[in-house]
Amino acid sequence: MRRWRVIVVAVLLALIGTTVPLAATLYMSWQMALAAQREQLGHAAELALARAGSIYADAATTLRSIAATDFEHCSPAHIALMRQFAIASLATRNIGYVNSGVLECDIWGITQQRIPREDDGRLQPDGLSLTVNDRPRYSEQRPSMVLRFGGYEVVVDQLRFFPSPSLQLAVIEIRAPGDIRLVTEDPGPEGTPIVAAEMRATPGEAPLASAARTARGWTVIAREPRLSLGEHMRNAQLLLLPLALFLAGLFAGLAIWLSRRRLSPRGELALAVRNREFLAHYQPIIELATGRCIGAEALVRWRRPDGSLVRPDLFIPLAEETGFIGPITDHVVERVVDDLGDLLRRDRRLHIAINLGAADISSGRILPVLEAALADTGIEPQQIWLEATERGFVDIEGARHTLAALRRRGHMTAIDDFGTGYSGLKYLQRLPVDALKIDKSFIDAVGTEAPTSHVTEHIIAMARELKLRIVAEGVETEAQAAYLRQRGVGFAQGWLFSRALPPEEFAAFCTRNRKTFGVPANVETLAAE
Ligand SMILES: Nc1nc2c(ncn2[C@@H]2O[C@@H]3COP(=O)(O)O[C@H]4[C@@H](O)[C@H](n5cnc6c(=O)[nH]c(N)nc65)O[C@@H]4COP(=O)(O)O[C@H]3[C@H]2O)c(=O)[nH]1
Repeated sequence: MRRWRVIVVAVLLALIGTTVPLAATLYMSWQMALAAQREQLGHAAELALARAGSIYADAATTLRSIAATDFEHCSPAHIALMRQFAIASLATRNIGYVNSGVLECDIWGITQQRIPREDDGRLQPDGLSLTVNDRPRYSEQRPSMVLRFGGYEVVVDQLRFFPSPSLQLAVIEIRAPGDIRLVTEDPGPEGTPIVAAEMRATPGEAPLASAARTARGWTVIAREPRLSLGEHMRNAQLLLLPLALFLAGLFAGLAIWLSRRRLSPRGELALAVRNREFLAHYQPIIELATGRCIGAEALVRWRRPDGSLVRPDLFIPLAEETGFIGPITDHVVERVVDDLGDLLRRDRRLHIAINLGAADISSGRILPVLEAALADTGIEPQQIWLEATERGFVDIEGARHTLAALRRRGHMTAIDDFGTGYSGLKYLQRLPVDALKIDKSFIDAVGTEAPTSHVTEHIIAMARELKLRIVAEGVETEAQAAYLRQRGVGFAQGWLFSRALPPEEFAAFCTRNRKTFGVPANVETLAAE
């Protein structure tokens, strides 16, 4: 995955991680608010139902009690008794006596008022007749409910059935037995009664939640307008917001962790290995006696997506540490075959030295890798040198086994950076190597007052003793080259001759080199020695 993709993924994760919990919180608080509202509405409906039942029972008892008396109708004593019953009843506002469609008297006296036919009311299962939303009679200005039985009528204020408007708790709709809808206000100018739902709901705003309760033919429906949901939601959000913030923080942290991990040196190297971002440059190796180019050392480069090249000493130690050195070595081997296969096939005297990581040597994994990479390429094994530093000799038995196997197959083996470790001699004697590369730090010291200035001489002597070929690294001056030539050092590489070059430039260097130095036909190549 490219770095920009890692950043995009991290940003997306952070965005999703923060918006999803917040959106989920909103949704859940909405659901919780609805549930809380329904519960509250159910409670309000139950209360209203109980209240309606007791008002009706009170009025019905009053009606049956007065009907059971035996007085001269509409006599002063009869009217006084009706008044007493009305006072004793909580629900009853008035009581009247009706005879042949005429209301003869009520608790206030003689009335002689004709009752329209349609006001006979609806017969209830308990034998009482019920009229609601009645046009005001009995001098009532409020919408009344009239219960009729045995010639008597009991008048109940319908508003008593509803909870106090000051509560503003819920819009309550009440239906009396027979599905008769009660009203809560005076009839309008046209005589149309206003029902509860129309009265309290904000115009154009449908209630979101409602609860209905039914008992003994009475139904109460409680509804709440949308606006009142806000409070429930705020309560729910207070509960859920900390959780949402925690989750959002968790996801944001995860995104940061992911991007850090991905963009850490280790993460970057893993990406580079996966994306095969490595290439090789080739530093010519020169035969000191003739100036002829006899090959090159392959030096890996990491080309980052922005085009910049990273030097190996900045990432090889990390690759060794993290186990990515194996795939990097494989990649370099592939590059050598692809980059220089033609050149190597054309000129059998050329060789390329490939650096091995410690794990490549101790485990021996390089053996099958090389075999597979070189198969059917026409490149001779002796054209591939393998260089190992002392780091690769920690497991000396494993190293010996691998180096010996490489030699058997015809490869040349070399100890790189010789002298920089503390036990160089031990390795020289015990390991099957063909060449020794003198580290640049010793070449730098040549001809100077530095304490290590004589070390090169000892290394050369030692290599002679063991009949090893010698390659000097980091030769920058003619004086250094002359010094080495004088002491019989066969080969050298360094900026005096050339820096590490891209493959095409290295091929061009080889061509120029031949022309410039005019390679004598009798000079043997290292590979052929
Ligand atoms: N100042 C100066 N420097 C010179 C001169 N001549 C050569 N050099 C540099 O010295 C290093 C020689 O490679 P090395 O000792 O094998 O040291 C190598 C080698 O140990 C390691 N390395 C390079 N490529 C690979 C690889 O493919 N695999 C492994 N495992 N290690 C590699 O990284 C080290 C550094 O490689 P580079 O940065 O390419 O640095 C190279 C080269 O560019 C000179 O005259 N003056």
